[in-house]
Amino acid sequence: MSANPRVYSAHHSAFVKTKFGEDGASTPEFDFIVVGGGPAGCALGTRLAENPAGYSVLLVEQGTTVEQNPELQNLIRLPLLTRSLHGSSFDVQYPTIGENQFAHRELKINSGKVLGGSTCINWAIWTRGPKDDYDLWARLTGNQEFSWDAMLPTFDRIERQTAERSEGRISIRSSCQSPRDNYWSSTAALSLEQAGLQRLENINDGAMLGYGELVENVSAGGERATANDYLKQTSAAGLEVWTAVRVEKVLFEDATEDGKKRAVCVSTHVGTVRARKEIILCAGAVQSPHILLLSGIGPQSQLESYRIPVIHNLPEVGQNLWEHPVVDIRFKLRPEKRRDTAEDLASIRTAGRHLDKWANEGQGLISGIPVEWFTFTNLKEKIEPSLSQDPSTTEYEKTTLLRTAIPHVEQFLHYGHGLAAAPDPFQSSYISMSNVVLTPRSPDPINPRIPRIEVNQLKEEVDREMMIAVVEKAYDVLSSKAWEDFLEPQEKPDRETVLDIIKERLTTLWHLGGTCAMETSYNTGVVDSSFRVHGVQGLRVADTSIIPFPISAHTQAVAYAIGEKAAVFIGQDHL
Ligand SMILES: Cc1cc2nc3c(=O)[nH]c(=O)nc-3n(C[C@H](O)[C@H](O)[C@H](O)COP(=O)(O)OP(=O)(O)OC[C@H]3O[C@@H](n4cnc5c(N)ncnc54)[C@H](O)[C@@H]3O)c2cc1C
Repeated sequence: MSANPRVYSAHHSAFVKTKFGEDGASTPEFDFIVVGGGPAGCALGTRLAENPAGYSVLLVEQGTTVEQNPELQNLIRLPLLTRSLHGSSFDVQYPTIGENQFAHRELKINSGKVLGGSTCINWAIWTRGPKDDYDLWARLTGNQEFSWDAMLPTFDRIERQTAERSEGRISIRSSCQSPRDNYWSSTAALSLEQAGLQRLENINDGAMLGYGELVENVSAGGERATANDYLKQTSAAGLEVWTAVRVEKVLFEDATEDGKKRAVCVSTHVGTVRARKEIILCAGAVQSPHILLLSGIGPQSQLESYRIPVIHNLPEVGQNLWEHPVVDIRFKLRPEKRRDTAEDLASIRTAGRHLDKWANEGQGLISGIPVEWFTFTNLKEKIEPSLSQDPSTTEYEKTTLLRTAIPHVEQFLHYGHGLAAAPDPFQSSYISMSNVVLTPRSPDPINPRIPRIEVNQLKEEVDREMMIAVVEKAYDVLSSKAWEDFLEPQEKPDRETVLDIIKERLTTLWHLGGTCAMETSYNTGVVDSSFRVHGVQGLRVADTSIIPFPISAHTQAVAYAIGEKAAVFIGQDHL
């Protein structure tokens, strides 16, 4: 890592001999403390330190740096190898609990525990999301900074697509910019046309209904871009990064004249650190609410039941977790047609050609994930009758779910077995589709002690309707004429069988949000429209936990954008 920022690790014994703030050891002070080094935290920490005011900023990350773990460092370079990072020391794997009345499945939800956060262990799919989501976000929160037009310059500050737009920090490219030379490309596109989908020029221009090609955060040389790229490219002198340091809670000073307590310190396992101006939690959608709860901010009765002294009663902390449920449908390639899928990498005999291409040209199957085409479909007409007739449907749900300009479901075609591990990589190759509900209604709460997530995936009828519709569509695509010569046919199952398949394969796409939701005209939320935590001073939350409703996008681009926006709002408040 470059000379700036300074990076210290608590794994080195010289870092702290005596706990800060104890036994006469002084308490370090910074203008700002940013908790969590994921995309939101790295973007925010870097931009705050680059503020002309010359702030001192401490970014605290519970995991190590990628460089401290050479074995995993190489795996991180290639998004294709992402699965091998799951369950590694860079992954938290949050356990889930609860009665999932639909699927009765326990999941382990992966989440990055390393400087760079989940951008080091994710699939490197880059979607900004639909214009309508941002315009609704702005309208409901009353802050025009979240409108699509105001988000565009923010995305430009994040993304580095071409030489002309060199301001951005994260390299992204579309699959046509990378000569992947996918053998299955035209067959796959034709099958989507035959299923009645319209081609999109660019999935990231705000109008998302149709099908279009993958955009990925991968450099021209074929390597994954992570949140660490913010840190590597800054020359801000005021940024200091502590890794392998876990923030346990936020400490408060007594009430000021307005009766609100002020957040002044974070308590960590290496001692107490003071923030002169503000503390910002960017610890992700599970840990940010967890830190708030441990600090005494959350539903009063829940805090009391855990004997946590109440700083401020905030009922929505840790509630309303949304995520994107996903189900894969796989079709086997006919044995004589096996080639150029992820299964090739299972054997040296078939992997060699792909390895050569990547090593010599930085291109080919290995230079990204074996996914190329995405579909986005609006299901308003399908879900409106059941939602409108259900007396428990709130006005907020009607406003967020019953829209015509957003996709409710997404699909992506894999040249290979899909998101789960290959069932029989030596014997068979597959073409598959991941089928995702982007706008689920079923919320999942977080339990405060150990962060455990109660997973309610597809508990609501409307979510099941959406999943059934998109899975049935996957059978149509994979049974279309375009694939006829290549795939072994499968009969389209009846509705009951589709439900059984969904129950068996249901998992998560790891896009978590909503647990410290921003206030809207319908909800008091946890933070205001500038990310300030209600009821206290000097404390904000800025990561995907603040997104007020499920957005129809993979969530890393918006996480970076939240970090960028927070830096602007904080800068304005401290002029
Ligand atoms: C397996 C997987 C695949 C995914 N695929 C994609 C994809 O292809 N495209 C996409 O757009 N999105 C994807 N996502 C989602 C995306 O990566 C996340 O939405 C995004 O990283 C969230 O950013 P964040 O900053 O809110 O939190 P995180 O990325 O979770 O970062 C939070 C950071 O805070 C640290 N932290 C937590 N608690 C503490 C504490 N107490 N003290 C100090 N540090 C702490 C964590 O270690 C972590 O580094 C995927 C996620 C996963 C897990």
